[in-house]
Amino acid sequence: MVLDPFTLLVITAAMAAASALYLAAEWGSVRERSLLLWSAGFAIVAVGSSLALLRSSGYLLFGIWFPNGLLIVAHWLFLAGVAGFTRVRLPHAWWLLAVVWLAMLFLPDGPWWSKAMMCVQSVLVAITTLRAGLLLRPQGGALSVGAAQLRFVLLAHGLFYLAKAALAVAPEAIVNLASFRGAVIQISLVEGVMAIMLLAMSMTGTERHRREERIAQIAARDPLTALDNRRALHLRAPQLLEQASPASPGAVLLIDIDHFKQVNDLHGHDAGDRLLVGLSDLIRGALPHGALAARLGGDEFVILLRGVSAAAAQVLGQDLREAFAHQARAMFATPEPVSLSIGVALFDQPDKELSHWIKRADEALYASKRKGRDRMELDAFAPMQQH
Ligand SMILES: Nc1nc2c(ncn2[C@@H]2O[C@H](COP(=O)(O)OP(=O)(O)OP(=O)(O)O)[C@@H](O)[C@H]2O)c(=O)[nH]1
Repeated sequence: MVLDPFTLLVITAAMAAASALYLAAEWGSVRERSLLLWSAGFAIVAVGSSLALLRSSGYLLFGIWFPNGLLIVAHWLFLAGVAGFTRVRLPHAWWLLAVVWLAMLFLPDGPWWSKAMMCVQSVLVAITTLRAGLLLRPQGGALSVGAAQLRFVLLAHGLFYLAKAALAVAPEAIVNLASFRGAVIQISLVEGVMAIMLLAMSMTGTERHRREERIAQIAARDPLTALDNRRALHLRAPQLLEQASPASPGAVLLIDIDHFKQVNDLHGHDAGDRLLVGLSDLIRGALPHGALAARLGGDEFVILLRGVSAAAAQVLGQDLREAFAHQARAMFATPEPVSLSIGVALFDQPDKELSHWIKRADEALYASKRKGRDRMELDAFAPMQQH
């Protein structure tokens, strides 16, 4: 097979069009703006390479500067898409690229035209692409596989265009943009086909991974309070439970609102919801580093503490009770005081499952309800009440 410029341009146009459609279809389900920008970028590459194709077949609709300009616009859209994905605002200075490009159109015709044009075009493409690659920096956690791939492809593509800019002005290089002559242009066409494929694949991978992360977050969260739900707690707890030892014990605090039904019955379900949100905010605020909190359902919450003494767990529970009772009193009047009952189970062995400790805490919670509510009871079998 001969990879002549015509064949490569046909492949480029077809792959860019397919990528544009693919990313647009992906946008149809994900609705992320970056997908639309990337799709538009590929559509422009498809138009640009089709124009170049027509040109090489004798249909001179525009000067070669036009498809070359489209290539810059396409890369600019790729950069805008990455900026959208990473939630970064691009400074207005990026519009200077258009100014530089337009200024190039006044370049006088001559033997250096193709070389100068290709050099400037390549530098502009390299700058936008490298910036896009650098925007995809890991922040906090690691980059997702898709985003890491996209970063790598963008950086490699940008460096290729930098090298292309340097090669274009090398004295011995043959560059004829209009007839696609010259080794640099041939190599660039091959690289272009590969870049389209890799960019489109990693762009979809990037967004898909983010969508999956969002779905996983939604699935793990209680929709009203935004605390973890029961399912997420059971997934995260083993890691915390495994750290328990006699030297570094942990605690489960099972929390239930007293007379919560009265708030619902007298002030409405929305008022009850506000109280649940208020309690979850108090819990979040009181949570030490490394602890877990979740809403198990209804008016029942759980806190899982690690590296804590019985006394410290009790202080946290006590503070929470006082703060909540104060908040509930200020929010709603009820015949019976709306307060918290808490059951605490302490553990210093890593070999039991969460459900075991919740059952123990539930027994302690039941004891506090039985003894008149608005109190905290410690699990009768607590292993180290002396802590
Ligand atoms: N507003 C609101 N109410 C809820 C929600 N989920 C459950 N409930 C209500 O919470 C109440 C919980 O009932 P209980 O815990 O048995 O009632 P209680 O008055 O707190 O009784 P004690 O715990 O024995 O003091 C019920 O009335 C449920 O309808 C919710 O998401 N929002």
